[in-house]
Amino acid sequence: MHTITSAAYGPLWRVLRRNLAAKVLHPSCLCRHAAARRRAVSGLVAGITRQMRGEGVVVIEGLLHRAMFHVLVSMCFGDDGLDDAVVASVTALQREFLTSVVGFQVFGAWPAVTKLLFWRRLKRMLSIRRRQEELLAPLIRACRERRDAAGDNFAEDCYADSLLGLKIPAEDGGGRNLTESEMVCLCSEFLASGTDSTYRRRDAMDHGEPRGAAGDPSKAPGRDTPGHRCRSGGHRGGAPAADALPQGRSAGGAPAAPAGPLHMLPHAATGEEGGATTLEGFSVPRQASVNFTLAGMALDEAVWPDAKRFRPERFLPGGEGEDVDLTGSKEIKMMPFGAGRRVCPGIGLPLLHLEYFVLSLVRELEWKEVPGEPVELTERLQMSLVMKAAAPCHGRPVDAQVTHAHSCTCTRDMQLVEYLDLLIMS
Ligand code: HEM
Repeated sequence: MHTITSAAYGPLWRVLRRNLAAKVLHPSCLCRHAAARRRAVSGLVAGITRQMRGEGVVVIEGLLHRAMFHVLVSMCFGDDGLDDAVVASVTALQREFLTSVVGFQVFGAWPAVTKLLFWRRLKRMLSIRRRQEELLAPLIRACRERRDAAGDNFAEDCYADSLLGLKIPAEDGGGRNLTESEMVCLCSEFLASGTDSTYRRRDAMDHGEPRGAAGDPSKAPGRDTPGHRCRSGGHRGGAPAADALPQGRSAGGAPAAPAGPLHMLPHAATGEEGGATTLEGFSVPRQASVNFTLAGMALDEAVWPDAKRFRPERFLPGGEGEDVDLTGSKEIKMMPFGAGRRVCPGIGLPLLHLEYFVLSLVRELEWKEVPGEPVELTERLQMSLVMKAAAPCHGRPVDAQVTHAHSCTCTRDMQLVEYLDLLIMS
């Protein structure tokens, strides 16, 4: 069974993609999960506050990842009967799944080593796959039971619900419903796509307050984003981040630093049978695998002056990135979500979540650097680019210090938003 990502362009891909885009990721569907988002944020703030009281210093990476994942699991399987233990198990397993698909090294001079690593990797993947079936299939079954019990009154509420009624097109073995195992693959793809994609930010520390007030709630992007409920006089009233966030966050502060150096799925070159396509003078054989270096494209000085500098005000009115098109449909100045017919269908969700989570944390808590531990934005490549300093291998994964909750006196919102943004996606 193919997932959306792995399906070749054709009827099956179209059916799967349309289902996800129209029944789960469409803006009109996103508000269904506002309660899950609110719960995740208040759980996150409570977790941070608890940890802060105990230890004084908070490592938020894990807490943040769990909170975001909670929302995704709710979007995937609905809220009914989802307890924290199940969410924690799904989170851990998906994390294992993601790390296991990364970075297989080929030792050219030692084919035996390469082979051994390959078999080890395969064995691990198969074990994860089996455990995914064990964990996710009961959640899908619960959705089926809810549907059967509701009869005609059934209203789809989550991704798994939408898959229950989906029919495989005739050309692909057709006219049948998806099997449970196929649904497990698609749910796993959903959970994986939604959490580990990331953007990097840079130069946050030498960046002053951008121009322009950001407290205008009318500019908040989503109905349930905190910007919409921003307290006047609260620290977000003077926070510079909100206006620049909708573009800046996806643009990586500096123009468009995407999740990784490639971070687009490889595409196969088209062209005549047995022929080749010419690209910038290079001959690319049909079916050759083509990778796009998104990060390099986004740092083109001809398009983005001072490209490597973190300057989010470039996305505010009057800046060179004011109307930048993230989907590549009008022009391509950056393409963190890809472009063309395979463009990421999830684009609206990370933009909403990023803003919601980051601004909620900035609003609810006062943040400070740990003395002597400056925020380190150096990157490290995992499944995607993450912050190097948050690496447990450093033995000192100290990220930030929360001094007290519910204060509105943060004077360094911009750095913090940058910083939290990196953490959220790592
Ligand atoms: C910051 C977050 C995200 C980034 C940077 C991102 C980026 C991308 C990119 C670059 C592609 C490849 C496009 C191509 O090859 O042309 C892609 C594909 C995809 N993304 Fe995302 N994505 C994000 C979040 C999500 C979310 C939240 C979902 C769904 C829950 C999602 C679902 C998908 C799917 C299903 C595809 C395959 C589309 C296809 O092959 O037709 N993504 N994404």
